[in-house]
Amino acid sequence: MSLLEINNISISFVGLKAIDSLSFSVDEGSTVGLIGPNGAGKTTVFNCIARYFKPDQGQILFRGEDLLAFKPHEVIEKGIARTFQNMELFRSMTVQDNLLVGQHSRVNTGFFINAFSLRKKKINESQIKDKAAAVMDRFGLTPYANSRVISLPYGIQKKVEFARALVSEPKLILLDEPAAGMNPNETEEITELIKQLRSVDGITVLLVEHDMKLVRSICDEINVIDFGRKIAHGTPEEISRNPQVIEAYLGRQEENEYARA
Ligand SMILES: Nc1ncnc2c1ncn2[C@@H]1O[C@H](COP(=O)(O)OP(=O)(O)OP(=O)(O)O)[C@@H](O)[C@H]1O
Repeated sequence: MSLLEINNISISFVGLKAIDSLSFSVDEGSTVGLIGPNGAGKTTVFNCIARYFKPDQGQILFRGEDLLAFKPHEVIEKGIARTFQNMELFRSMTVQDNLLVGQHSRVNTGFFINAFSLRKKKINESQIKDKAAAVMDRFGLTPYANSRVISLPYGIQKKVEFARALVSEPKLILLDEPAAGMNPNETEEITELIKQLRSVDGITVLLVEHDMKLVRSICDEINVIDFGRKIAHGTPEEISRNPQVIEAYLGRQEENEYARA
């Protein structure tokens, strides 16, 4: 059984079929790419997994459980974290507070937790703070812990978003264009961090990214979608030689990026 299984999902927006009968799976411990030209439906797939959207048809299984039965915050509790294409940070809050916010569903306080605390693994506020401190240290963010996010360079802000996802100790992380807007040095750094998610943390990664060099260097396998449909699946080598993939990118904005990589 795969960690994540997308089975035949479709979703339409006012007549536009954004995802069309899409299926693919992500094995535990792997790094899987989801690529395709602009508007292909990649972020929509992430929004379906995170339960921001409900597909019109199909099934999404995470560790065999039907994700569509859950609410967005329950999906996070199940062990799925994500980063966003346009960074969704609390920009007027400090780095540390950004890492702590959103972790409250995991903190054992309140009536239900008291009622079930004997059976539930107790995660307390100070453990979350310790975890945030360790992640900040690892990402070189400790000097910025009390800085407001808005005052920091873009590359650092991207790392904060990445770090926030990690504090929730996910089993699966959905990365939406982590290298977008980064310079080559920052891209190299982020590539290394993504590699460590597997090697150090044992986290499974589903990656949407236009930087084909990055995708090819870290993905075990790649799914290619175009107009919401899967057009190819294979290893990075297989995908780079696939005529349908090359055709899908021809004349599109990404063509040069694709050919250069
Ligand atoms: N909430 C929405 N309402 C209406 N249309 C939407 C919505 N979300 C996405 N779409 C449309 O669905 C299609 C797929 O969009 P999506 O953002 O998933 O593509 P993408 O592959 O992530 O693109 P990009 O690489 O440019 O980020 C597009 O035509 C987009 O305009």
